[in-house]
Amino acid sequence: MGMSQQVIDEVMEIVKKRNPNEPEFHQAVMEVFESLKPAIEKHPEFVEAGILHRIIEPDRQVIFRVPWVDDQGRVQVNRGYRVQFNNAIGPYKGGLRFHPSVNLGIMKFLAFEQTFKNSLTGLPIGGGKGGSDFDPKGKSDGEVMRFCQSFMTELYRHVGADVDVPAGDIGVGSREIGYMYGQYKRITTLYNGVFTGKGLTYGGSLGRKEATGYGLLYFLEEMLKEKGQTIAGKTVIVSGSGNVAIYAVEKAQQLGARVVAMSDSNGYVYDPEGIKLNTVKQIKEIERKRIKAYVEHHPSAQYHEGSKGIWSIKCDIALPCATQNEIDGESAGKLVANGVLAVAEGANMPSTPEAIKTFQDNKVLFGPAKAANAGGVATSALEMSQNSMRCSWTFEEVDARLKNIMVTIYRQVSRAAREYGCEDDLVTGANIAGFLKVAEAMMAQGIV
Ligand SMILES: NC(=O)C1=CN([C@@H]2O[C@H](COP(=O)(O)OP(=O)(O)OC[C@H]3O[C@@H](n4cnc5c(N)ncnc54)[C@H](OP(=O)(O)O)[C@@H]3O)[C@@H](O)[C@H]2O)C=CC1
Ligand SMILES: O=C(O)CCC(=O)C(=O)O
Repeated sequence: MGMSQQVIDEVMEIVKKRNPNEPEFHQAVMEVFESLKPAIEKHPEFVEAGILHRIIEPDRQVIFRVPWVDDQGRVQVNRGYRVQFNNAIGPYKGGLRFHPSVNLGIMKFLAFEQTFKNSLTGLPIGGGKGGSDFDPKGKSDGEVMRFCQSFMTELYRHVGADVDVPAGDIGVGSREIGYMYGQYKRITTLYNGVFTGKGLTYGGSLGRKEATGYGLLYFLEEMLKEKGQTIAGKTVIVSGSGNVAIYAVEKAQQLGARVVAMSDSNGYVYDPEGIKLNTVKQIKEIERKRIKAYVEHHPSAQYHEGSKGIWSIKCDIALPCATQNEIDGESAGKLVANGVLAVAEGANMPSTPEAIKTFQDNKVLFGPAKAANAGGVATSALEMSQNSMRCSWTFEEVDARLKNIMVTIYRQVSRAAREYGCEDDLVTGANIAGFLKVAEAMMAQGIV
């Protein structure tokens, strides 16, 4: 057994022993470490300096009680988290997720992934993630506000514009960020860039709302270009109907694709004539209803219960933009059997290891999340820059920078894949390129 495999096995054993019952965290670490073999062989100094043992242990994990009072006057208690994983290359940066499925393992997998994603952006941001098992669905604005204020009353002491800068993720959009920012300001008296994804009237950046979805399409465009293909004329399916999904559909349509399906956690809509995005925006961004309501506006479309069925629809391009492990081996097999050409991940870790293997074995072009969805956090870093400079760029300026960042990430990842002997394997390329920068920064800063 090679030296690199031995270290990987040792580190994975530690990860499993020290973090029991956290399968998503194990999965995320395993995927990165499996890719790192050639990089470790080339850099034995990283092993000697304990980089691999240090990089799997978060700098800090904060867990706290979040009490709040609902509209009936009853006391509710949720659990809040912030995992500050690694700040070798900049202040911790990453979203907050409010969803009933949130637990420490999910926070850790997301914060671990974020560390390497943020490294790929080329911008000075470290990795963190947080959230709560609070479910904003069905709650009144008043309840969401009281929850956010309580959450921030603890979180404020752990974050800061140069320390840790949260943003949105599942269940956290502009409404939640507004309430949290307001409470942070009230407690600290500071008016600074402690959050990104802020509203445009109080320091937000034009283009941040669109950035993850648009960035995904810019990355996909580069992936296809390399193979002499374009997005125009392709049939696309997009899972989810939240922030990432909506703006992925918008850019796909602008680039001439026909998007025929979207979903939420209850089911999916299939509209063979092409999804009417204004209807989806109205249902999801304004009315906060289920995707099922789409067929009330467009009777030619069909609604099907169960979100997984979306992967049975024939398409050229699949963009998972909902949540982790939403494409399993079986769903990947269906996409392949239907002739899918490319898959690019808008969500974090949406494909299981079996699904990734199925895509790779069948030569499907595959854009891994760390690289393909990095446009959101990259634009958050642009928001931080604008806040520091006390200025605001135009939408066109931000969008042009985003596009440039996504093209650069694609080139960096595909070059790393080539250099380390895995041509076209963007999973390996992204993991190695993301890791090397963090590892080098850790080496330079000593044993900390
Ligand atoms: N926002 C951002 O900038 C970035 C987000 N991401 C990732 O993209 C994904 C989507 O995030 P975002 O669009 O911001 O979140 P939103 O809350 O705006 O939307 C999430 C969408 O995914 C669906 N969904 C959530 N959980 C599940 C589940 N367990 N099963 C099926 N569907 C589910 C939701 O359906 P329902 O309404 O029924 O819950 C909703 O349609 C996440 O993986 C996130 O980590 C990655 C990079 C940046
Ligand atoms: O914009 C950010 O800081 C975080 C975005 C995010 O949550 C992600 O990249 O997964």
